[in-house]
Amino acid sequence: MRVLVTGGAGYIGSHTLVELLGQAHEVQVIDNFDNSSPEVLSRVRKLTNGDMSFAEGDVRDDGFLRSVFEDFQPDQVVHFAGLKAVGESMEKPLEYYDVNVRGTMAILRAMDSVGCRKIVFSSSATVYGEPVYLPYDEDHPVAPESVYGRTKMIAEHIIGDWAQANGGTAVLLRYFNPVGAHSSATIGEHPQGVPNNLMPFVAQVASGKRERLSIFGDDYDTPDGTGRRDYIHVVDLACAHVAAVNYAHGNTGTRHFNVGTGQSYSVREMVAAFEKASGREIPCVVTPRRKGDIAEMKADASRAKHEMGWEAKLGLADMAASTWEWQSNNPDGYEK
Ligand SMILES: O=c1ccn([C@@H]2O[C@H](COP(=O)(O)OP(=O)(O)O[C@H]3O[C@H](CO)[C@H](O)[C@H](O)[C@H]3O)[C@@H](O)[C@H]2O)c(=O)[nH]1
Repeated sequence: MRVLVTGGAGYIGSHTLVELLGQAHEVQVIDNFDNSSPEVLSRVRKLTNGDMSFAEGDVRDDGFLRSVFEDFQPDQVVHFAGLKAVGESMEKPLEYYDVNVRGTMAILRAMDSVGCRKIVFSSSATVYGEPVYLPYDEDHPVAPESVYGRTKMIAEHIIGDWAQANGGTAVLLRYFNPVGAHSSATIGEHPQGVPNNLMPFVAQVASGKRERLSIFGDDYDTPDGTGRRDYIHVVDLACAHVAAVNYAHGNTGTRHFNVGTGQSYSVREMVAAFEKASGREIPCVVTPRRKGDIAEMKADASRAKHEMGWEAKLGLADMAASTWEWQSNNPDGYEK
């Protein structure tokens, strides 16, 4: 299939390119390198020997999109491009709505211009908000607590309405907590500045870049008091996109899928796994809870298994080991 990937130079996008090229799909990438680097794409090319086309530009630029779509004539779009920092979204709401919501609308319009009717969308488990029950299934009420989460929820609705109106296909993937890196240690996550997320922060403590991890609260109602999340290996997550592209090929309508493992781990369990993988001690200090954090998030991922034939295969040890391999081989990320 001819698959157009937006945000292909990002963390999840780049791992997905590797898996799509591995399945011999024809791939066109667009990215504006807002939070990524051209080096990512050259590493993906080396890794796969796969050929892909690339165009640099913004998903809000209708003229740019139209010309790329007309040239490539995609069968499907996998739409990753967007802003993703929860805290920043509360400070810059209009920017988040602009990129994540208006950008999604521009993509749908460009798809209309060439009659492309199938999209796989990068949504987030954060749309669920405070759990009414756990594990979350896809019918759990949606009540995001951040601007970021609301942009994902609104984009889901817009894509669903678009699919409904034109007999199209919308596969909406709600990711849990992506971690880890490709086994080659040539692509991985490289956050700019101080990492917000647990694993990149832990990796930087292990490598000596940061002194210690702050554990945000150990008084949650969990066995060891620290927050629990459903961490999913980014390579498993990338494979879920290949499954979603295949699913979209054979189906119409809108379908939501949780993409998680169904298993949660605490902050302390993640730190212990990382210490084991790296052979280094991670100094920790307990600080007050982070605003907006909840005790536990966990997916019911059975729909993805039954309907897309996808399930996570890689466990905690792989997540920790690959994060460490990536971090220790690329202490400055993609900077040479
Ligand atoms: O320095 C840190 C960073 C995190 N944590 C804790 O580690 C856990 C995971 O935190 P992350 O920031 O890594 O991930 P979140 O679950 O907060 O959020 C992530 O997963 C969500 C979906 O589950 C959304 O997708 C969101 O965008 C994404 O950042 C939480 O208990 C958090 O309190 C710490 O103790 N110290």
